[in-house]
Amino acid sequence: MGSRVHFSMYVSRVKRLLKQGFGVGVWNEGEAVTIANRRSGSRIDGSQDDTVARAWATVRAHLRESAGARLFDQWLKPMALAPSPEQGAVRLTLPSAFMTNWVRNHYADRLLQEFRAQLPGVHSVTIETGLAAASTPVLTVESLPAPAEPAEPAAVVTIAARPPLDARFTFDRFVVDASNRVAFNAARALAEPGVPRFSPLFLHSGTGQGKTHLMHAIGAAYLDAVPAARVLLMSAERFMFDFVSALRSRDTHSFKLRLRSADLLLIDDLQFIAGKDSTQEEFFHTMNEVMGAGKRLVISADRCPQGLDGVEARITSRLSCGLVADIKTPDLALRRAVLTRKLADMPGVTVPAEVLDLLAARITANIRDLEGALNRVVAYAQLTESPIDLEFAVATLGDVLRGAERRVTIDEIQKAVSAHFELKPVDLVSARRAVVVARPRQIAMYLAKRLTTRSLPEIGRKFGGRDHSTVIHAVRRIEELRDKDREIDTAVRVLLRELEG
Ligand SMILES: Nc1ncnc2c1ncn2[C@@H]1O[C@H](COP(=O)(O)OP(=O)(O)OP(=O)(O)O)[C@@H](O)[C@H]1O
Repeated sequence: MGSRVHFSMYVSRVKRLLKQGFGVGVWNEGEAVTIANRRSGSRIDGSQDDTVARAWATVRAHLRESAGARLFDQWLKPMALAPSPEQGAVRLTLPSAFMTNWVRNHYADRLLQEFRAQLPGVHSVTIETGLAAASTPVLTVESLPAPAEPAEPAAVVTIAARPPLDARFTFDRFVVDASNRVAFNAARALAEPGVPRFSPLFLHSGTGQGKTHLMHAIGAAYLDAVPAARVLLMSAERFMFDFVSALRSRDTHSFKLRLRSADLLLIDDLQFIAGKDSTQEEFFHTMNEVMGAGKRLVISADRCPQGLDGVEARITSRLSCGLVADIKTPDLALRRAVLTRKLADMPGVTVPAEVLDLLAARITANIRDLEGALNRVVAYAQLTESPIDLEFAVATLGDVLRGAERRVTIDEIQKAVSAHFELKPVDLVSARRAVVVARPRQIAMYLAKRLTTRSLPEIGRKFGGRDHSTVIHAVRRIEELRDKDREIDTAVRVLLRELEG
């Protein structure tokens, strides 16, 4: 959606807000509107402490780079830095509760890490809904390391990773069909009290297909059944971050204790530890201790254990010993059913069936994108106080629907790039390092990041099992070279034109 359209959608709402005493600021790109309450003395831009504002600019740039344009534009770009009464406490606001929830669920940890990388004094990042901050529950992600375990662990729920279990991600909110039934049943079984029938449970699927949802649901159901249980849920990225922090502060003891004393340990997105040797070593011992003590372990990843390139064989073989369940790409009926289910949790919101049919038919890649599209339509309708109909949905989602129509694949990119540089497609996935091959390979990775929604590890895998850091390096290198080297810039432009059609 173009910036003028985006802006005009807000104009009448903004005028009303001005009358009510709100101030209006414009992003530095001039594309989106941010609003803050002038009466309460809060202005978003201009009055920010310069250091925090500069850090925020860098954090945004990193998010834009790693999330990709579509995801960034949809969810992260509308986020604004808000004034904070306390030093080291960063406050971010979003224009709707749906967006706030989404960003909390997917980016809370990441935002804290990014801010701390810029400003080590940052101890918390709070994500709120900007227009209704007072009435919206606030989630604060606290900095680490976590407080030391009490000598006599109390019989209370310990959730090491924040944010806490997402109340929306329960078994009854998970729509089941043939594509995910085994994973769902296995998750339910593992959440039952008593001796676990199997462990570990390894869930795998492409992105946005419900692994994290099931993990939260397992945690919540197990706690319902065994309220005194120690449940730990964290991403593998967080595992690494905590472990490295513990090493730095020479306090690995608390870390090990916290992890290894879990009754139910859930580690999300294990692929992240690929190639991280010391983290893998620690993970291996954690896994052995938890399983050796007959406790429950649940792991998720974007591929099956054997496919986890860069993860040690001793880990992948132990992971294969339990129950391995995959979730397949959702079909039309499941996509439609999920929309109905999501809508049931939005009281007072009416979306005509034909709009739901359109979304389910057109947004096919995964459920996260589908849910994102629904949230976007609903949020925009609320902001502009418009009824939702087919026309409104198409106008709001124009870019998403167009993107869904024509999705460039990594194979197409590899074919186009190899033809352009007179190479064989196989050269791009080979280990050859000669610059005549390495540079086109970097260009192809750059194009894959720009033109597809694939994650960095997925792209790395498609290029001969390379690490995601190699993809980041390639993207940065080509961005630099496009500024300095006309030949490379021209090649990229030609390829972009050819691939985007
Ligand atoms: N079968 C389902 N029923 C209801 N909601 C679902 C289902 N599958 C996925 N979702 C929803 O889709 C969104 C994305 O799911 P989730 O975050 O669990 O994906 P994921 O597989 O963990 O993705 P990633 O690999 O990127 O971490 C969540 O909001 C989740 O509730």
